[in-house]
Amino acid sequence: MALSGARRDGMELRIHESLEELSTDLADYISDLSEATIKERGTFCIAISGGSLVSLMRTLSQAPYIKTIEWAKWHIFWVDERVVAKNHADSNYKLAKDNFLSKIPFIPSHLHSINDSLTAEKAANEYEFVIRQLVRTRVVGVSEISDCPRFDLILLGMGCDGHVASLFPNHSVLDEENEWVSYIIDSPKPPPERITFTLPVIQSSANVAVVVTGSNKADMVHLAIDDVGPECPSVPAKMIQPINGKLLWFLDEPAASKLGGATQNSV
Ligand SMILES: O=C(O)[C@H](O)[C@@H](O)[C@H](O)[C@H](O)COP(=O)(O)O
Repeated sequence: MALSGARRDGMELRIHESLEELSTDLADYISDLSEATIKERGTFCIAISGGSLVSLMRTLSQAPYIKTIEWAKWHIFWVDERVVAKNHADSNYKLAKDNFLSKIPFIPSHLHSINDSLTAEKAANEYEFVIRQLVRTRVVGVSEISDCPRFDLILLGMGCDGHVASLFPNHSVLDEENEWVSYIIDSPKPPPERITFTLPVIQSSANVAVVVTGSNKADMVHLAIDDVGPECPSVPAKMIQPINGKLLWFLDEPAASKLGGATQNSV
């Protein structure tokens, strides 16, 4: 049984008893959003992070989703990527392929991953160029407020330190306001070299879903979601507030165990 309720303006929480229940609800959410977006725009542009989120997306490669989703209309991007070869164990591209993408009938040219033969800086620049081209050809939407790409869905995980994508606490990349894709060479979470969507791009998304599980994240979930006053440390996950979009948190009960305040409704 899931609990759900609005906590901050426009933010919804979905708290689940089990990873299986969360994974199914996440698949239903993505499937429904895909159907509605394709009906409206003709394509569905989704950007995924790495980490444990990806194993929770396996359900999409199973019935009924494998048959009901219009995969040919999907364009898949990476919110962040490690600057390693695509067949390297640390690659988010490899993680997604191994977990679900290899089982999905998408159009190969609709998979937009980094050029793994470049340096972090060049890979970020080229990835941004690819996205700019897809905005120009209207495959990817554009935010009328920020002029940033407006992805239909950005899926984030969150680290124990509150990082999302490769936006780590107190890192200067959090202040990037002009580039759509930036890079870091000093990631506190290995490997050190990564490219990442910048905060303005994430904030411009039509929908952002943050998927967090495990009791080791409970303290940071509390800091990210609850109002904890001005003494709150730098928590990138707390900065995620889509400027004209929806924010949804998928949590299991251990990750939600330190949330304050009442959680309304049960579905
Ligand atoms: O490339 C990465 O490392 C991810 O994009 C990163 O942002 C991840 O989503 C979080 O670190 C949570 O990872 P876990 O859910 O595995 O803790």
